[in-house]
Amino acid sequence: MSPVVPPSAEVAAQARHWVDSLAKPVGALGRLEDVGIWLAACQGCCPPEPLRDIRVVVFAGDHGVAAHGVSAYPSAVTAAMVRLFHTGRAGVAVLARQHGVRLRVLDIAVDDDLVGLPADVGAHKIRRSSEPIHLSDALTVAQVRAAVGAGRAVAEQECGSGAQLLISGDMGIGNTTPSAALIAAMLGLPAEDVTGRGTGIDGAALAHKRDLIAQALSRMGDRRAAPLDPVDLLAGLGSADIAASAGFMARSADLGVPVLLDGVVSVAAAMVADLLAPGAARWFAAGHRSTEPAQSAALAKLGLEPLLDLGMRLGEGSGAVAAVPLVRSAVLILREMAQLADVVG
Ligand SMILES: O=C(O)c1ccc[n+]([C@@H]2O[C@H](COP(=O)([O-])O)[C@@H](O)[C@H]2O)c1
Ligand SMILES: Cc1cc2nc[nH]c2cc1C
Repeated sequence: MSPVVPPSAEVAAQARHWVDSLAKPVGALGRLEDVGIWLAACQGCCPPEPLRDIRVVVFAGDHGVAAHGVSAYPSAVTAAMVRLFHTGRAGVAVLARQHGVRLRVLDIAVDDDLVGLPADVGAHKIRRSSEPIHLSDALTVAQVRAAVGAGRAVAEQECGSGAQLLISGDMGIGNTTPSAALIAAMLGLPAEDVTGRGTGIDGAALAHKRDLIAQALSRMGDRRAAPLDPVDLLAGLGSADIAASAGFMARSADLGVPVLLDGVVSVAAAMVADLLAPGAARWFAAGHRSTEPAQSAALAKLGLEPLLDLGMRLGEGSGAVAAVPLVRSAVLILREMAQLADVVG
């Protein structure tokens, strides 16, 4: 993909000037000011339009590495949760309903046929479980291209039908392992710096997970040296669902629709998206800080400060959806606050 046109620097400067002239001390609304300015620049107008249409797309998939003791839960939970999303009783479904966010769930690589769910759920399925990354490549290059293409097509559907802000959610037992491995490869970090507890492992399981990530990284050899090839990284260390999410975010940025990032899986995919489409990250903001160390490392690299820090580690897009009221507030501050000059003359 070609480089992405950044959000408007001219509108960002105009919005900064506007925010500084509101009825408050300069800077007093902290990061809400930054988010409002970013959205104005993304929309190309100040003040920005209210966010009436926000959507979360959950990319679900299973991971071969989950059978090797890296998670506190079995892979069967992935399919069960995809079904639960459709009952409206999964965590992200509750939050999305509360905040007026549309939820769509896609089976990209779940180890189950998920019969009985709407056809759209399986319309972009690439395969079942991606391969265990410490033993072999997760995907073939053809599968990576198909998954990235699927994510791009989903972004085109969402952006083309009026989405103003998108969130990429995830569901997949084991997926914090490939996410951490991808971030380690992209940041040049050792396994110990990126390995987290995921669904809640500790002690020996945590050390084992770190060892498998180290094994995956060493198996990649020179393939994780600069210049990084995003397709090869996804093939070696990723998964079909993360590849689809990366394609989704890269294409959203390309189409000028901002993306609010969630936890470690979403942030790993965002970093890959920025390699697929250089400059895409300018269209991303961080919804929350998760408990995964790889997510914090990647956010620091991207220069993003998250809106929320609630110790959340659910995934599903839930942390980003929880931050939606703040993003909407940031827009309304730019739209509705008085000018200081009108108050004090
Ligand atoms: O978003 C995060 O940072 C996050 C942190 C820990 C766990 N998760 C969720 O838990 C699952 C992966 O955890 P694990 O331990 O199976 O790798 C997957 O479904 C993620 O959505 C998500
Ligand atoms: C129950 C459950 C729900 C989840 N949602 C995202 N990851 C999850 C992992 C588990 C185990």
